[in-house]
Parts: sequence; C-alpha cells; structure tokens
Amino acid sequence: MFPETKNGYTYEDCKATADWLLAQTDVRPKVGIVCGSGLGGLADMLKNQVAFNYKDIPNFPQSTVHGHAGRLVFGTLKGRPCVCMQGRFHLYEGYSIQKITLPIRIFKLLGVETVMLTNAAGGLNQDFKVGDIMIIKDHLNMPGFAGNNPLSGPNDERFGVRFPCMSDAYDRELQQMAMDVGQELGYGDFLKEGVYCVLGGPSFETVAESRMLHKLGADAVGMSTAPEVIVARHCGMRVFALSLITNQVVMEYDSAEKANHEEVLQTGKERAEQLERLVSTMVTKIDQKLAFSIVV
Ligand SMILES: O=P(O)(O)O[C@H]1O[C@H](CO)[C@@H](O)[C@H]1O
Ligand SMILES: Nc1nc2[nH]cnc2c(=O)[nH]1
Repeated sequence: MFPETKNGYTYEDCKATADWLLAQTDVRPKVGIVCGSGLGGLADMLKNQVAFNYKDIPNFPQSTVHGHAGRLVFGTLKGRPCVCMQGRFHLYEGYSIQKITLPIRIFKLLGVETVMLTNAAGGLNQDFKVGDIMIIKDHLNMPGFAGNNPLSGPNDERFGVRFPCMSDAYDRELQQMAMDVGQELGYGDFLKEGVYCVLGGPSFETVAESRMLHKLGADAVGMSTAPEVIVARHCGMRVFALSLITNQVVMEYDSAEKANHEEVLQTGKERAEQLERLVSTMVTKIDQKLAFSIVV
C-alpha cells in the first residue's frame, strides 16, 4: 500500500499503519509482546481479542517461517491492555533489516511503553540445558558488526537520536523482576541469565563458529531479537527479552546431534506453559509499577 523507501519506512508511513490499527480497536496497549519460534501461544492468552492477519495490515511484511502464525493480536492479558506479534520477521526471510523491525516502531506509535520479546535459541553456555529460560542481559549483534544495523540510513529525530546508547538496552529492573517472579513460580532450576548473539541465519552454526561465539562471551545464539531491541531502545521503550534454550549447540566434531527447526518447535511446546505464566505475571507487575509511578 505504501512504497518502501531505500532505507525503510518513513515516520509518516509508520504513523499511517498505527492510525489504521487504532481506528479498528479500542485497546490502547502499554505492553507490546513479540513471540518467538513456537512460542505464539502467548498471544492466545489475550482476552477480548481483536486480531489482524499480517497480510491485511498496510506496510506489514508476511510471516514465512513455520511456527510464526502471522497475526497481530490486541487484547487484555490479566486485564492489562497488550498487543502481541504472533510471529516475527527475520533477515534470512529476505526482508531488509528496516522491514523486520518496522512493527517495533508501530508499537511505539500505538502507545506501547514496554516491549517484551521472546525467542528460541541454541545454548552455548555449557551449564545450560534444553528447556532453560535465559533472561537476556546483553547481546552481540553480529549483522551490526558488518554494517547491517536497523538504524542505518537517515535518522528521524521524532523516533530517537542519531547515536543511541545500548549499554543499558535490557532494562535491569525488569530482569530482576523476571528473576523474582521466576523464583515465586518455582522456576529456579531452569531460569538463567546470559548474553544472546544474533546471526543472520538461516543455516545453523558450524562447530568452529559455535566455539568462537562461546569464546566471545555468548551464552545463546539465534537469528532475531537484537535488531528489534535496538529499534525499541532508539525510540525510548523499555525492553525485556528472554530466550528459550531449545537445543544444545553442537560444539564437538564427534557429536551425533544435529540442529533442526523441529526440535526448536518441540521444546517450545514443552515449555510453553511456564514461559507464558512468567511473561503474563510480569505484565501484571509492570502495569502496577506504571500506575504507581504515575501516582507518586
Ligand atoms: O528467534 P526466533 O524467531 O524465536 O526463531 C529462532 O528459531 C529459528 C530456528 O529454528 C530461527 O528463526 C531462530 O531465530
Ligand atoms: N542460530 C541459531 N538459531 C537458533 N534458534 C534456535 N536454536 C538455534 C541455534 O542453535 N542456532
């Protein structure tokens, strides 16, 4: 419906999409959620849903990956207004990095203040097990090292500054809240924290690549999230992100294990319930915190 400029969408394009959505729902979301591979069940938890297929939303790309339904769902999670991407976009689908992060700017223009992202990732940290939930405390943005950053191109100050700080990208209070909620829910044994590394994909890592990433300080590796985080922080939203460790990355040449998307989706199914409870409990606490900060 709108032309994609060389460097992505303009502020006005994003605003047109946000206004189109706002005209069709009374929900005014304060929290925006992005569901990772096989983790779309979170969106199904929303009550009083108003849902849009991506193909019907002006400017939106289409989901092409199994495990990403391709729906934007508005509704309430435990009474709190939310919007949820049931399916995200990845560089390897052939979209530009500006296009895969476009929904995050639309979140901002919908009124979202906090973004919560989930992903499926391979475990590099040798203490991690399949099924662990890793609270992301930092990232290594490998496509960014090669110049593929979602903020490349002209900067529109209405979104944010030219050179945004990323040393505080992952909100520390929300990380602590996740730890506390996880302990309350009895998840202590499988709740971890660590550094997420994004690669372009879609091929999984070689043994040499995995060993290198581990040495560089990455605890988990995937093909998403960091570009979305950069865009969210650029436009001033708070960010919380977690990885479900869906597979153990192969680090030895004599291993019989082979990374595959079916295992990723299967692990997602097995941990879905706990992950959904963690995120939905956090949403209620974030909301209370916002209400409190308005009162004082
Ligand atoms: O990051 P999400 O979308 O959870 O998906 C992860 O799972 C897929 C590989 O199985 C890749 O797309 C990887 O990024
Ligand atoms: N790159 C990468 N992405 C993943 N997503 C889920 N598991 C993996 C993995 O092992 N490697």
